[in-house]
Formats: sequence, C-alpha cells, structure tokens
Amino acid sequence: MPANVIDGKALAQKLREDMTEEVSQLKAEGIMPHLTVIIVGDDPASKTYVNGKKKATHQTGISSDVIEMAASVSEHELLEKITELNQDKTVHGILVQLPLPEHINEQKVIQAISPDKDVDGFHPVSIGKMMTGQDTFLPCTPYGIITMLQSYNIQIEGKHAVVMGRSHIVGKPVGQLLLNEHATVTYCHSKTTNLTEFTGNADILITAVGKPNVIKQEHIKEGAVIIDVGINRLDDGTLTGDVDFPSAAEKASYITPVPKGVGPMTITMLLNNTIKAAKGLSSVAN
Ligand SMILES: Nc1nc2c(c(=O)[nH]1)N[C@@H](CN(C=O)c1ccc(C(=O)N[C@@H](CCC(=O)O)C(=O)O)cc1)CN2
Repeated sequence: MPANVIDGKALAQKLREDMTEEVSQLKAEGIMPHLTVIIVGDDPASKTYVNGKKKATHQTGISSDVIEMAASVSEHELLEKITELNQDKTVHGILVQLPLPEHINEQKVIQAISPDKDVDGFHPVSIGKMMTGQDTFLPCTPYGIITMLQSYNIQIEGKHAVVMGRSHIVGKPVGQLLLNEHATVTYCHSKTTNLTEFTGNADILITAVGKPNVIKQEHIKEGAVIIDVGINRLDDGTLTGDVDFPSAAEKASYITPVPKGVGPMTITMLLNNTIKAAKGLSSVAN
C-alpha cells in the first residue's frame, strides 16, 4: 500500500490559525509579541527564509522587523547589535539567520543572545535544558518534526529512530527530542560505514544530509516512517529532498514530501517560540 503523505503545509496552516487566536488574546492583555531577525549578507536562500519569517509573523499578528547587515560587518558590530536587542524590552525574540559569513564565529553570536530571547533554541542554555528534559525553546525544525509525528499519531516510544546527519540545527537536536520521547536513537553521518544496515533497520528515518535522492526504496524498511529534511535545489530550479519520494513512498507507511513537508513547520515553530518568549517576558514584568 502506498504511504500516507504527511502534509506539513496543511498542519502548519492549522497551527498558525490557533496561534493567530493566541496572539490576539495576548494583544488584548497588552502584550505585543515581537521578533527581530538579523540577516548578514545577501545569500538568496537566507533572504527567502527571512522573507518567509516576516510574512508568517505578519499573518499571525506578531510584529517583527528585519535588520540587514552587510556581509563585511564585523563580528564586534554584530555582537553589539545583539547586546542592544537583549536590553530592548519590546523585543521578545532574537534570531540571527544562519549561515553567517566565515569571518564571524557562529557560536559566539548564538551565545550572545539572551537565553530568554533565544527563539531559535540554539543557545547552550536552551540545548542543555532540552537535553535534561526541561521546559525551554526547542530548535524549530526538530520541534516541527516531533509535532508532525505527534499530530499524525505516529508512535515514537520504543521505536528505532535513525537520524542521518549531525548538524547543530537539525540532526543532533532531533535525535535528542526523539530520545526524550523514548525512541531508541542511532545517529549516522558521513563517516558511518554500512549505512544501509542502519537505514534498513529504522522504524523512523530522519534524513538531513543535503544530497538529492540518496535514500531509495531498497534502503528502507517496509512500513517505515520517512521524514525528509533535505532541501536540495536542482539545476532546473526545482526542489527535492534527500529521499527518492516515488520509490520510497511505495514501501513506507508515512512520508514527508519536499517541498511542503518539514519546511513549513520550521517557521511555524518559530512563531510558537516567539509567542512563548512574549508570555515569559510578561510574567517577568508582572
Ligand atoms: N537561524 C536559523 N537559521 C537557519 C534555520 C533556522 O531554523 N534558524 N533553518 C534553515 C533555514 N530555514 C529557516 O531559517 C528554513 C528552511 C526551509 C523552509 C521552508 O519552508 N522550505 C520550503 C521550501 C522553500 C523554498 O521554496 O525554498 C519547504 O520545504 O516546503 C523554511 C525555513 C537554515 N538556517
């Protein structure tokens, strides 16, 4: 039987409708959630994602602004801007779009953001809290993946989840969140040998490697849940994931498409985190 397709776009839409309600309630209480996004340089993909964030906040009633900095900006200048935003009580969430130019130390920048405003969930304080199962901002793409699985009533507990990729943004945190939900987690990466031994054993397979169509039907287990985080733009301009969708869909039980799978959930969870930040700040103020 062909797989059920997990419709990330529709789920994101539904969640955003609920968030719009919540934002209007917050506004009625005198709280105006505000997100500030910093983009450095003019990478076209980053610009698209930042525009998506701006549009999504606007549609949900969250106020936002985008600070554009030249690719030549110094690390010091960027850190100063973050310090200024940390002190600004009208700003609830701060996000620095990644990647940054090579002369800027990404970790230093992430660590400069106040953990109270870390809506990306990348600060070591947020990561430490996530690892110890405490309430915190969760990284948006991994959080979106868990939300998708839960919304489709896909069992995580006791399942073997295999994560391909070990980036700070997706691979590592999604494995931790799956572990928090009581999955048995295996990480695979570029140095893993006998990769198909692992992928073929996965009840839940998360691919975040950025290589078009590397996972095919023969690499997966019958009935597996396939979550494709890859966003690969082909020469003809079309987007494709890490998974060969048509062949894998014949064998999987659930599968996410690219586009309109995991992608729309990333920005949705950012909205969720911004609302959470706004609520947190209000309780501090009261
Ligand atoms: N500070 C951050 N930087 C980056 C993050 C992040 O979470 N925080 N993640 C990615 C990029 N990203 C958000 O920033 C992102 C990626 C993909 C999508 C998305 O909706 N994709 C669509 C396709 C869009 C297209 O046509 O290009 C989909 O898959 O349907 C949203 C956000 C790296 N940087």
